[in-house]
Amino acid sequence: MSSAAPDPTAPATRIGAVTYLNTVPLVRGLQAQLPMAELSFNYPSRLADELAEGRLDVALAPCIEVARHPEWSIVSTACIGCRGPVLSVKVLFRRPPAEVRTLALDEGSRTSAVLAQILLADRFGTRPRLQPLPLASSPLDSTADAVLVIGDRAIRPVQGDFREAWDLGEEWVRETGLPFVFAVWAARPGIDASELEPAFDAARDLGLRELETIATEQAAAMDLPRPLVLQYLRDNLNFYLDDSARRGLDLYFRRAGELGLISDHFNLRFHDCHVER
Ligand SMILES: C=C(O[C@@H]1C=C(C(=O)O)C=C[C@H]1O)C(=O)O
Repeated sequence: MSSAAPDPTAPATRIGAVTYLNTVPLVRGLQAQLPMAELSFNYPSRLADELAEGRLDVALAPCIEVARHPEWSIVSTACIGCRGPVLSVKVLFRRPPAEVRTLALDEGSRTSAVLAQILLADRFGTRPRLQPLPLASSPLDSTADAVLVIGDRAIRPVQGDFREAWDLGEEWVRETGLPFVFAVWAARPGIDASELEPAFDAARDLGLRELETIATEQAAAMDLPRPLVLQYLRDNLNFYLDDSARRGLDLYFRRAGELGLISDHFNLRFHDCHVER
């Protein structure tokens, strides 16, 4: 780790974070940790595109995109994941899951878009035709047999003609016995991660100590019941990329590779270690 003072003439590190409630504990203390950084917020899919296009240096990127960009490195043990029901990633079904022929995918998502396809392929051997669900569209606007929704809008109950819903965190953990990871802090090549890793980890630890306050603030801002917000942040989400979460990620990448949704010779790259398969 470098102990040199920050160079005030160096260009600011451009950091992109997810614009959902689930990210608040990871970023609440981040600017204080990295005063020189430029922090912006966007939907997960757009963060991946911005990182790929060089408009960001580091992003809380959908983990499937890390597999599609082997030049990126994971630069923190902070992540957005779960060890059971996640509450904010759902597939809503108009037809029985075994009969789904068309699947609409929330345009904010990349990781869950692949997870939904993995679960349908594993259980029923089906590969539905994919359609976009634009960010501004409600699941009710789509006529697909099943609709994936993620993020804040997935937390609220959806009305309409849906007969069944899957919580994809719950379904993954039930099927595999492993945690799931939706997003990780990823950096483009050439970024010095030595100051970033302790900053992202420390911001996460600070955020988790302040969950009660975050729940009060966010419940009011989002007009959601405070107990629901607190339960979501404290019990549904998991913010640690530990060994079991990495095993979950590994299995997810393997299944995505088998379905041809990523290249199947992919090594997860951490800035200070390599996990070889
Ligand atoms: C748990 C969630 O994880 C999100 C899901 C992502 C995806 O599907 O690509 C990416 C980032 C995460 O913010 C959620 O947004 O509800």
